[in-house]
Amino acid sequence: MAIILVRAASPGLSDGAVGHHQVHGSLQGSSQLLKTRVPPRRWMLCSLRYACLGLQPGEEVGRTSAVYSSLAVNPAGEAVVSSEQKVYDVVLKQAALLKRQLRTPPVLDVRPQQLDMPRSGLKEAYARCGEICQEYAKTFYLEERRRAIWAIYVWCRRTDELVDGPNANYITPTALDRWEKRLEDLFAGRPYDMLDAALSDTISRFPIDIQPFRDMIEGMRSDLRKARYKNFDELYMYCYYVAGTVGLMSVPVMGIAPESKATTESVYSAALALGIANQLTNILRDVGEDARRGRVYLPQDELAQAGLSDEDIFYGVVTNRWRNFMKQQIKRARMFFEEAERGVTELSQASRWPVWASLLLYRQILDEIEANDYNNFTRRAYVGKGKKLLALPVAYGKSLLLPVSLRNSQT
Ligand SMILES: CC(C)=CCC/C(C)=C/CC/C(C)=C/CC/C(C)=C/[C@@H]1[C@@H](COP(=O)(O)OP(=O)(O)O)[C@]1(C)CC/C=C(\C)CC/C=C(\C)CCC=C(C)C
Ligand SMILES: [Mn+2]
Repeated sequence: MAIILVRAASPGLSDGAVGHHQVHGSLQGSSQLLKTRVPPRRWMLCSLRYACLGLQPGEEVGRTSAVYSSLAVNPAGEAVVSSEQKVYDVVLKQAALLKRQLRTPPVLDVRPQQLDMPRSGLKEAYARCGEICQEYAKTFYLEERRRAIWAIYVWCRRTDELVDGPNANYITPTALDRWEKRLEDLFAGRPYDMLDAALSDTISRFPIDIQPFRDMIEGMRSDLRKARYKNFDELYMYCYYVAGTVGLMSVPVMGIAPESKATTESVYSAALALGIANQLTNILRDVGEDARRGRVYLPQDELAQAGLSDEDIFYGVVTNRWRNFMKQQIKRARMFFEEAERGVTELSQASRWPVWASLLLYRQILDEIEANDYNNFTRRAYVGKGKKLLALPVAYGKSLLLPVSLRNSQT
């Protein structure tokens, strides 16, 4: 048995630290697909996130267990780099870009003056983004950097509408390729319409990279061709594409508190975790709705281990098996929220309140699923107005707290 060292990509291991991950085989590098033979049914776990599935880090498990780790094993018994590790490589790249651009004057593809648009036109473009945000996302963002977040939000919403909106039936992979071309153009300072112009302007002002945007389009592509997820590793990748990317797009705009002692990588990891947590919550809330569209996002192997199948979901009866299964899924979503919490305090002061508000509100959907006795087949978990209002002062209070990194360094 070999002992390998893997960069800490998992919650529970301190940031940037190196964890001892024991596997039967050896592992080098991280981004390439690794094909290391491991004897079937015998490998060690490394992620604390396993604990939520009733396992301990370092515990030995069989191949069929519902697990999640920096390492995954394919059906041939080969170790491959997991989705978490692949996504963490994106996190590292984004963090490096942000650090480089903060150190040196920004060398961006687009500068505001390059945009062939009068100031009044841009003002109107941002105002329209603001209106769209008010229609869809009443709790999102206030203050200074809000226009930039509006522009990102509107691009994300439009991207999602391509596959979920009224014209979704006509959307083909080619249409998504065209949307990606448009994205490249707006990053190069050639916006196609007014809303793209707002985003062009935003990326000229903040150190935002194109990759998370491209990856979100990739997520929409996968929605066109895929309606089942074999295991959590596959689901994790999907969640990164459609939601984790939002966290990566937002950090350069929201900014890290100047007094924060946290590493840029850890803040990006927390932002990624918030996107994943939100999307997992979305999925758990919308089980019935998705099933009516022929979609089951829940990991097939975990369903099978719980003695459940697609039929149980289409049938839609809440049984004890279903309740127990849901409890585990909710537990995992909450762990991602917990991981995200550690990063919110590190954001710049003005950004903390809206992020806390969104985190607390979204997480409450999980409480509502429990309150509905896990009936997410025919009842939509909904956070009432009263609870929503109550979350705002709580979020405000939390936003005043010192960054965790600073609190720890002062004790
Ligand atoms: C350090 C730290 C914690 C920083 C904060 C980072 C941050 C702001 C993270 C944001 C996370 C977030 C809001 C993710 C969005 C998750 C989400 C709901 C994705 C949805 C995808 C598709 O799912 P589906 O089709 O199943 O869902 P619907 O039924 O259609 O709802 C999305 C719809 C993708 C599109 C995403 C958006 C429209 C939201 C974009 C939001 C922003 C840019 C604003 C983020 C700002 C704040 C204050 C949260
Ligand atoms: Mn959608």
